[in-house]
Amino acid sequence: MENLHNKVALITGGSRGIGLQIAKHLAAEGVHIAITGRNFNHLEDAVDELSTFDVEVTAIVCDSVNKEDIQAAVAHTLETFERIDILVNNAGIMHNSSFLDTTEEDLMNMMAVNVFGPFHFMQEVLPHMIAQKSGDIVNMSSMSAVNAGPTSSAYSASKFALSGLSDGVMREMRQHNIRTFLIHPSAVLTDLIGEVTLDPETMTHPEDIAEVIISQLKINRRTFVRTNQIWATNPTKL
Ligand SMILES: NC(=O)C1=CN([C@@H]2O[C@H](COP(=O)(O)OP(=O)(O)OC[C@H]3O[C@@H](n4cnc5c(N)ncnc54)[C@H](O)[C@@H]3O)[C@@H](O)[C@H]2O)C=CC1
Ligand SMILES: CC(=O)C(C)=O
Repeated sequence: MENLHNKVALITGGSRGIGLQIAKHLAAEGVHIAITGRNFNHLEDAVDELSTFDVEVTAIVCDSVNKEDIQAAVAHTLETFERIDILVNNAGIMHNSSFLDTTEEDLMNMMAVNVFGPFHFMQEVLPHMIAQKSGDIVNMSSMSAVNAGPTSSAYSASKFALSGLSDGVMREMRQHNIRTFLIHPSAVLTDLIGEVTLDPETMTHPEDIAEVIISQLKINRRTFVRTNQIWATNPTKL
């Protein structure tokens, strides 16, 4: 099994939802944490929560649509910890609308955060992982990258694109001892999905996604789970 203790993780969109749970679960394993997000106060609250673990924590204000922000976030993480072992491309947005009501701007916004963000983060981080001959990339896609639904064409397009990007990176990078994990959750109980009509207890919670990711990262590094699909037991419309 892989020991995560003393590794360094950079988690995008780490101040709430699935990203915060991944950060907390990694911190519980002894992983030093850098989180990014757009809102300084939200990041500060997350740092307070993460500081209860016996690890170092840093937070960086970084808009995933801004390449310079991303370069600065990666540079800050490397200055602070001198390495990045795990990059979690988690930050994402979803806008639901019927196809004919979806504007070019809606599609561009989702492509900017959900595809170009991970693209730039991986371009910044991978040279360091190649040099250190080790690394793990976790790309947070979605079941919407497997089956599009009505009102999710643009979001699905962005997640299909992320899945393709991730799969290509995986094929190039595994020769460098870099594992690329492509995660496909179905609906998870976070702010992203808006109003919930199901019994919350029957839905997947952010900590469930974090547990799956941590268990995958702990597999002996000669092996990795290329992609997964994480479903709730309770049937949903998704
Ligand atoms: N909640 C769900 O049902 C599912 C979520 N996902 C994916 O999981 C990831 C996390 O989503 P949730 O935790 O559910 O949502 P959330 O809305 O609770 O959290 C999203 C995070 O991304 C950050 N973010 C958004 N735009 C950003 C930007 N421009 N720059 C920097 N950070 C930005 C937010 O600040 C927040 O921290 C997303 O990529 C989402 O597409 C995938 C499948 C299901
Ligand atoms: C929000 C999302 O990505 C779903 C429901 O697959």
